[in-house]
Amino acid sequence: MAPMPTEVLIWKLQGNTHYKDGKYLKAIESYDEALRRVSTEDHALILLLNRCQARLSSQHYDAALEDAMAVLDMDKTNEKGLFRAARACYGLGSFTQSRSHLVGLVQLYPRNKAAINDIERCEHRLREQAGDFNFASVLDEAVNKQPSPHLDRATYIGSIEVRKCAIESHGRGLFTTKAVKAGELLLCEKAFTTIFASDDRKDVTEVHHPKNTKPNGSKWRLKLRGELAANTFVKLSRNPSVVPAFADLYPGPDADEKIDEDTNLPDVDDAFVQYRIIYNGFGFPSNTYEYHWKSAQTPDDLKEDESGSLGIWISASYINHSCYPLVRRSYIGDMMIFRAQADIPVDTELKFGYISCLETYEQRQKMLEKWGFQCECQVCLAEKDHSQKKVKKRAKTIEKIIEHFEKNTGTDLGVYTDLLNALDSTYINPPAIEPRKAMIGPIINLISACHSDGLAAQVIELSLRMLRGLGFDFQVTSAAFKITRWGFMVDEVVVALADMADGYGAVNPTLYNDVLEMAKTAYEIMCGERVSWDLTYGSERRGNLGDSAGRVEDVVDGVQGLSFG
Ligand SMILES: C[S@@+](CC[C@H](N)C(=O)[O-])C[C@H]1O[C@@H](n2cnc3c(N)ncnc32)[C@H](O)[C@@H]1O
Repeated sequence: MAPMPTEVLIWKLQGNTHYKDGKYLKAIESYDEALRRVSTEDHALILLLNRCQARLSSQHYDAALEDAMAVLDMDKTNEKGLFRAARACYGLGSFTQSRSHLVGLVQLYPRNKAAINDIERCEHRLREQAGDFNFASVLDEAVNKQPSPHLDRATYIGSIEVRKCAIESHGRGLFTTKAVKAGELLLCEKAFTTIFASDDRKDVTEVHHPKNTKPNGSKWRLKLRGELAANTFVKLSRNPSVVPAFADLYPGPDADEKIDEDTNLPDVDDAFVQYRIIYNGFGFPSNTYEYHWKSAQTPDDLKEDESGSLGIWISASYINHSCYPLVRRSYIGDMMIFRAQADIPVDTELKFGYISCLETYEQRQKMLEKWGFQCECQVCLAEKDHSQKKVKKRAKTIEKIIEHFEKNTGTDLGVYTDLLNALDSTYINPPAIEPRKAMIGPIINLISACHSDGLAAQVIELSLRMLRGLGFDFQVTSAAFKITRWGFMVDEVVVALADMADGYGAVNPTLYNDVLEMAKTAYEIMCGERVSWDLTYGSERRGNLGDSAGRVEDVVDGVQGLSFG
């Protein structure tokens, strides 16, 4: 090969130095200059490979793929060209293409260990794309990558698709493409972009609604939004091939975007990104199973908003809201998981709670204002019609229950049964339409107290009562236990089922396994996976029946010391 002309060589060496210093964008600029001056194919190939590597390192996957393909056009067996083409495809989530470049490479260069390893990595991703996740390893990866768990995983899209909703103002929604069972995995999606609460806070401008300069959220959240917007902007400008998917997200009613005639897309500017983040950004906790455990042990008024991180998930963004959700979302690192929280027929619109569905009707509507709609789900329609008298009576009954807790007068379950009946009478519709949300806190506390005191029959009775109040139906015989209808899901349902399994373990061991299986399914719905069950519901943490040691430290003050004779 002829020597490189000096001017080209200087730019190339400068590029190499920038690359070694981690200044990938500067390296790319230097290789651009060198390539502009190059006159032979041999030299161009070397420079393209170098620029491809710098583009890979700076996550310019589209451009890296162009470089790698240009190399392969000149030399289709080029080892580095094949490898870098594979890496660029991987970065773009095209695992089949990535694997195909690697398989070609290994046929030519069987000793290329990195390529052999990458084939295995691609095969893992392809299995994940088909819904086969090893959740134990996903959890491990999330722990190992703290505090910013960007996971090396693929997206699985289950039996769901985006369709137009029957009511035009609802826009598009997610619908089932076949009947699904409670607990079924519907989506396990890798984030498009995220910003973790634990990430170093940069000096970024807060993001307000582009047409409204007044802040409409906490300063912390606005700053997070600003950082998410910056990350998203970088990703979009580096990889034009991902712009259409992001552009398709709902931009809100105020975005008036001009469509570029060539690309058929709006310009990727600040407002383009910010509008979509405002309407499609998800706040999320760093670890759902830990959050679940804490949440299930905490009374409603003390529950904290743990959604300290913020992210964009493209497929998940098409889901609409309901205060009686059919889908539960959970998170492991930057993966969002959707599971069915009931048996759902085909062609049903799936919805979940954008906000806490445990808030009052008025609070929920207020919280939904930022998305520009009022919820008209079955619970909202029922609660909207509630007479103030009934709501007042409910509040008074809850006060009485708390009073009983505080006075530690809970020696007789009968008092509570009367109070729970009084609470029940403040609802108009059957529980399947109007779940008895106000009962969750009091009953779970009673269940906990009975569990600590080893009162198996009472644990079972109270758990069944809570589940019935939330709209669940069961088939219980002396030989089998089955949930025939899943109701309104909250973290406390898992606790009730787990405690109920312990109760049956003591009085009718035949049912123990059935109820435990239901508890684990409920856990999977709430946490996304069941491999962490022992960490949260193992006896060390939760305590055995009749053993007050386990969760006492986590349980509300009012329950401590309660005992039933
Ligand atoms: C994240 S997007 C959901 C997907 C959106 N429907 C679409 O077509 O892309 C949020 C927006 O969907 C609409 N939406 C969601 N849930 C709704 C509901 N229950 N009733 C009416 N509109 C709803 C609102 O316009 C809301 O701002």
